[in-house]
Amino acid sequence: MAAELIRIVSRSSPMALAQVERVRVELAALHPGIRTEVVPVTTSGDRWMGDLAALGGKGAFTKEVDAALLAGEADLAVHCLKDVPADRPLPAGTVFAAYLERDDIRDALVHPGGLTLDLLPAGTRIGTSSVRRIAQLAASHPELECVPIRGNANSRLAKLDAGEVDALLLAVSGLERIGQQDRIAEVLSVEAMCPPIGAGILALQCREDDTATIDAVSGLGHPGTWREAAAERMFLHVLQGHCNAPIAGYAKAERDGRLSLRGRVFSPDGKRIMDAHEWAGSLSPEDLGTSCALALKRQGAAELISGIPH
Ligand SMILES: NCc1[nH]cc(CCC(=O)O)c1CC(=O)O
Repeated sequence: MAAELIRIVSRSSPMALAQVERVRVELAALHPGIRTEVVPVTTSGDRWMGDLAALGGKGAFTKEVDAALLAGEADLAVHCLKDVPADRPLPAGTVFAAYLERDDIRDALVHPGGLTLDLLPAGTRIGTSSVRRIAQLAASHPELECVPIRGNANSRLAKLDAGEVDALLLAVSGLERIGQQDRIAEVLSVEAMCPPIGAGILALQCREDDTATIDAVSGLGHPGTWREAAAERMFLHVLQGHCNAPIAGYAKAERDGRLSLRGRVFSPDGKRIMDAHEWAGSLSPEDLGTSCALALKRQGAAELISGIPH
């Protein structure tokens, strides 16, 4: 039976709701006959303002969303792929039916004075709890001070405005989704700040037996993004990173079909950097991800990652 109504479960942050809105708009264009409804949930990651590792780290933003889907309270979940753990399979009974066309993968500096990273005075307090951003900033700008900050992007911007920190590092795509791209002082190149696995990708998750919803949303998928996501997620899966492991990387599907993957692992203080960059050639995206992860393991990445407390 074809879908008539698709109930979309969403966290209630402005970014999550904007993501759902994009899905509704794209779905309405593809299937004008299908109605959509939003089912809001709050996740433990949204409620808890402390260290994410204390929550068991990964999955803090996805657990309650998965539960609503599996319980049949909703038919579709929209996830930021970068928040979905890759070291374990998706929750049993669920599948990714599509990845939307990827947004900007870069991080941005938000600084009220409009300064760029290189011009920030020593001791400037950068609000970020991301081990990936902290390690890379320690390597490139040791004179800056990272201070922990949590909460959704809007609440972080409010904390910046309240003077709790001097600047923020946030994803360009996230700032665009909440309409705050005007606050960007500098877009950081992927060389300056290697993005997280899955950056800028929205994944559409369904129950695996719900062929009506899967059929309805699979047309929203973007083939190049699918290949990039497959390579990146396998890379992360083989590395088996934990939530305190500074891991970064991104795949790029060129217009001519060629696929490349850059992967990096850092020590938390940024003093050690392992780097791999490979082209897929005849390899599948998944095998490219595995190959890059193995290249980093040969450089000692497994020992580095397991040596970081978690
Ligand atoms: N960790 C929260 C989160 N999850 C996804 C994004 C940004 C959007 C994306 O990369 O899909 C953000 C905010 C941020 O890191 O600035």
